[in-house]
Amino acid sequence: MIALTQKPEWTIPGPSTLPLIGRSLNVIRFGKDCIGLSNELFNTYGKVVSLAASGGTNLYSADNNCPGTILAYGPEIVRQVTTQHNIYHKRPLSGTLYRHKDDSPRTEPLKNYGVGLFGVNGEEHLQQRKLMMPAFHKTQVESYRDEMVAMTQLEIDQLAINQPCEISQLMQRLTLRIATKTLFGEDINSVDSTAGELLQQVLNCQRSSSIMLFPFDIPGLIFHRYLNLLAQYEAKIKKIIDDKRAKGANDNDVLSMLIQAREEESGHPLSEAELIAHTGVIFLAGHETTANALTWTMFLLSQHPQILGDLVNELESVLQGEPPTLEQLPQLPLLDRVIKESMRILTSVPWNGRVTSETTELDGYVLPKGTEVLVSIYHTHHMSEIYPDPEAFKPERWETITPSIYEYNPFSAGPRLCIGATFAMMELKIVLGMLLQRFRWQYIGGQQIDRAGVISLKPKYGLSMRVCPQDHEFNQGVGEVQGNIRETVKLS
Ligand code: HEM
Repeated sequence: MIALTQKPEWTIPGPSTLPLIGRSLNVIRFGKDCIGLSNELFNTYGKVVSLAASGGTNLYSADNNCPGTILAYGPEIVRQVTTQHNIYHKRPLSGTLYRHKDDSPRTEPLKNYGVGLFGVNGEEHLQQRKLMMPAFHKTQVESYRDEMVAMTQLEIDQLAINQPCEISQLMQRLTLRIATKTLFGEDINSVDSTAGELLQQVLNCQRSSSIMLFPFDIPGLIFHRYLNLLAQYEAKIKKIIDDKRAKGANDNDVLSMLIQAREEESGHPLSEAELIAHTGVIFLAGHETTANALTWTMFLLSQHPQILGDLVNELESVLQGEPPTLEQLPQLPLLDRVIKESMRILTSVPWNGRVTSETTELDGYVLPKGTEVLVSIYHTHHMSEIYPDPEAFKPERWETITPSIYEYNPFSAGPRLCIGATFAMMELKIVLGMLLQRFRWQYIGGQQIDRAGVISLKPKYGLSMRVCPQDHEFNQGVGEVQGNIRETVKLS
């Protein structure tokens, strides 16, 4: 047993920092291709590695004195980190931007945005989550089925036959539309800028690296625009909340459910600031992740014509060209296995981020208080001990395997298991069921498909497919895939 009383030394193995450049190079490389760099690090140093030996990386946490960032994987690590809720804390999605916070009223919206469930820990997290659960119960989620179908149909109707379609953008637009409708009760085609669109613009700003480099509220800089958008978003949400309260908040959207929620003992509702924070996080956590899972599934199917053919047969024989009903969803076992395998091999959320709230021990290493811990769901899903031939896309493996939640966890595990998992699975099945029956989606050869993204994994340069009539010619478009995706998935 290691004594945890003195200030612990950083003993986790990992690459050293370069003179002058320091830890920045490792952090930049991680941002560019987190999977590629972590493959190298895990192969060299083992299942627990330090991103930069001298620490101080501040990749995820805004805390001062961050001693360093570790990357780790494997079921036992997943178990320890996800279940020790009081030791491994989460941080708000606005992340390291907090480091630059000032106290001016302009930065006030930053304190709410991105906080929600990600910004609370311990008992407070459990209480807030309990309050939110009714909006995500199976029966409530099922009531969003018609809206999911309607939004998907609207997007399908706009597609031009025999034309190329950028799949990442299509899926982003579609999941944005579904999220906006089910969360706020709005359609993004309404005259005003919707809350969903504003949030999307906030997210676009946040992705820009210059926001981190120049976090100054000066006109012309992206941080200034970011604060403007956040203020507009906050004003918009306040208005929606007021309108909903005025008419009794009995709509069937998530925000109305949250307005109605009451603490069991005190009977207190969520405050306005909490409502703003929760809706922002639900929106952000739910829409890009689902869009990327859809995009990767379309890509994998396009390169596995036999599986795609079997899947389209299953869909056509059960659904007869119609969108799936709730009763039909369980009658589509291949669709379920395809989605499971797609989220295993190209896991939409590759990392689970945490910060240690006290000095602790993981896999024999001492982690000082404040250590950033990034647990790789991706690498756990690629362990050959659990998934033989891990880089092969084999939906049929799910006929015989039943991995534990710590071995297969695209939605994480423990008290922070994705609250929207049921919502996401239903959305994935409805959207795929409709798109795959209606058209044959043909991969356009010669594209560079590279991995990108740390919070959610996506194709760096997008993914283009031709929208063809459903003629069952599934072999068309197979092959000619370039890029580092070939390290992640076996392709012909
Ligand atoms: C394919 C789609 C999705 C994937 C892969 C996914 C994955 C995840 C993961 C890995 C976590 C982190 C849990 C942790 O920190 O241990 C999470 C949390 C969360 N997700 Fe999802 N998610 C998806 C869709 C959704 C949807 C549709 C919603 C809402 C409608 C949603 C809402 C949330 C929320 C609010 C949390 C925070 C839970 C907490 O901290 O208690 N997610 N999700």
